[in-house]
Amino acid sequence: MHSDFWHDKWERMEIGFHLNEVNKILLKYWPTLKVAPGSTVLVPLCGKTLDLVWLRSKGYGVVGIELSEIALDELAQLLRDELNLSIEKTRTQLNGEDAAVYRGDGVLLIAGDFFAVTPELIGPVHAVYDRAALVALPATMRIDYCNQIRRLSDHAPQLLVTFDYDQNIANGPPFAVLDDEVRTHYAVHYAQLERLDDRELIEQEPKFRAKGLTSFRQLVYHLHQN
Ligand SMILES: C[S@@+](CC[C@H](N)C(=O)[O-])C[C@H]1O[C@@H](n2cnc3c(N)ncnc32)[C@H](O)[C@@H]1O
Repeated sequence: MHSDFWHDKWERMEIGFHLNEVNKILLKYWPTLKVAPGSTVLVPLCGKTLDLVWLRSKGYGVVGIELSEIALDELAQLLRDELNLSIEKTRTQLNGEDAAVYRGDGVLLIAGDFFAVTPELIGPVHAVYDRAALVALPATMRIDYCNQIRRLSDHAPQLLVTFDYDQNIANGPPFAVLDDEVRTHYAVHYAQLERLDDRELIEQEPKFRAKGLTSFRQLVYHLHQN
C-alpha cells in the first residue's frame, strides 16, 4: 500500500480508525504485560492516538512512528497541552527523505516511513502496543512489518489487536489477520502467543454489516517470551 493512500486520508481527515477516547482494550489488558513504568513503549503506525498520551501519562517513555506529519503535529500538541510536556520539533533525514522528529520529556515521535526507522534512531524499546498497525497493511507488507517490529523491539512483550472476518466479502483496511497468520509471523519471534480476548463486533460495525459480513471478530494477543 502506497504512502499516498494514507497521506490523502490525513489531508481529507478521513480517519474513521481514530478513537476519541483511550482504547478500552489498552485499559483492560495493558496491566497483563507487567511493563515497569519508566520503560519505553513503541507504538508503530500511531496516527494521533490518545492511547500514546495515556501510556505517557502512566509514566512510560513513548516512541510513536507515523507517516503523517499532520497527525503527529496534533499528537505532539496534545501531549504538550494535556501533560504539560516540553516537546521540540526538528527535522532529519530518514533513508534520504526529509522527516519531522518530535522529542522531549520521554517522547519521541517520527513522521516517516516505519520501515526506514532504525534501532539506533529510536533506542531501546521495552514493550510494543499494536492497535490498527499490522491490520492496516496488506498481506504483502505484513511479513516485513513483523520483521521490522522484531528489529526495533527485540523480543519485547507486545499487546496486539487484530480482526478476523471474511476477506472474500469485504476488503481492508483494516485487513483480516487470522490467528494462523499471527502465529506464522510471530511464533519465530515470541515463545508465547497468548490470546487474551476474542469478541464479536459485527453489531458495532454497520459499515462491514452493510457489505454483507455476518461476523467481524476482534482478537487481542499478548506476545511474550516467558
Ligand atoms: C489504521 S491507522 C491506525 C492509527 C493508530 N494506530 C490508531 O489506532 O488510531 C494506520 C496508520 O498507519 C500509518 N501508516 C501507514 N503506513 C505507514 C508506514 N509505512 N510508516 C508509518 N506509518 C504508516 C497511516 O498514516 C495511519 O495513520
